[in-house]
Amino acid sequence: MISRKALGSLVCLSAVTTLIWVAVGNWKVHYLPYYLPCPEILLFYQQPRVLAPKRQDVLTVTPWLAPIIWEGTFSPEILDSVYMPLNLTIGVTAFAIGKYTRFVGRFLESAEMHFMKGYRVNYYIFTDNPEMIPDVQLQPGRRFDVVHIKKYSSWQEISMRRMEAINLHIAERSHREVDYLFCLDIDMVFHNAWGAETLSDIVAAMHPGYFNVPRSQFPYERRSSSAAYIPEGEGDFYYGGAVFGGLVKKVYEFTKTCHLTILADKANGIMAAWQEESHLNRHFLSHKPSKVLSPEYIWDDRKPKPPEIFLIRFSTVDKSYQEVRN
Ligand SMILES: CC(=O)N[C@H]1[C@@H](OP(=O)(O)OP(=O)(O)OC[C@H]2O[C@@H](n3ccc(=O)[nH]c3=O)[C@H](O)[C@@H]2O)O[C@H](CO)[C@H](O)[C@@H]1O
Ligand SMILES: [Mn+2]
Repeated sequence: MISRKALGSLVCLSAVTTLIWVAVGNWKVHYLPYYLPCPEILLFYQQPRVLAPKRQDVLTVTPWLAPIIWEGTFSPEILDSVYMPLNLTIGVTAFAIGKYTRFVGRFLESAEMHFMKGYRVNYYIFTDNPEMIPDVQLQPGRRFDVVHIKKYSSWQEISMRRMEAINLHIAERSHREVDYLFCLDIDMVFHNAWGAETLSDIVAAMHPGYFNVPRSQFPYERRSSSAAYIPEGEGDFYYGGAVFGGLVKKVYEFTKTCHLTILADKANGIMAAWQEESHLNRHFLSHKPSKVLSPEYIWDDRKPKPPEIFLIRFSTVDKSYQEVRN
């Protein structure tokens, strides 16, 4: 017969052993996944083939070794496995001054379907007329802020002053709220995925009208009296003013210089051929972008789609300039 005392000790011993086992076990379970091949953190994909590049019909890297982003050259899954764990917030600025408030609904609705899906996104809509901004239903983790600003009298001034307004907003607010910031035209719509492949220090996009023409035909500012002047025989690409972005700190520096060169022109009584777009092109000539987006990211609905554009991600809507700018 086993004594009560012995039984008690046995029960106690097994309880303590179980406790220690559970504790050590838990500790191990917590610790092991960093070392063991775990199906949750391993991604299976085709080996990149060094001698079989995915695209041979287009330039995929600039002479200063910045990637040029084309459909078919990247894996969204691999990119997400890199960027998702960083828990990033992506900002978007877009201006809706005067009659341009009519574009906000389609812009935001399409962005909710295609722009940085799965990431936290803050939209900053700059307007002179907050009552005209529609209340668009956003996915969880995404929000929008209306930034009240004044209306300049001419469309050229409205377009150029974006550099100043974005710069001030970053300093006052968005530098605390976002990691990356994209600055986009509002008269545009997303049609396909725009994801982490676009993230980089400072990003420019090739204008859809000039990706296939000699640089002598780029509509750069050609008057040497302008701070946006680019002489004949210089230039890499013609970038569009409707899309730029990058790390919020880099976008701060970029918008600051563009605003200052715009002011310098103003002091000299000159306005560049394509307003801030000309200044942007001048800046990116001497401060090369770290990533270049193909025209998939800044298309124009009025143009037929050439074969090298596999898909259109973001495109200008057809509008009557006459009607919206007056
Ligand atoms: C595709 C592309 O690269 N577009 C550029 C191009 O013409 P766009 O013809 O695309 O210029 P635009 O009329 O869209 O104006 C640029 C942006 O400024 C804002 N806006 C403008 C006028 C106005 O009354 N209210 C208002 O809110 C709005 O966000 C608009 O999207 O040249 C402009 C400068 O001349 C800008 O560099 C644009 O980014
Ligand atoms: Mn536009």
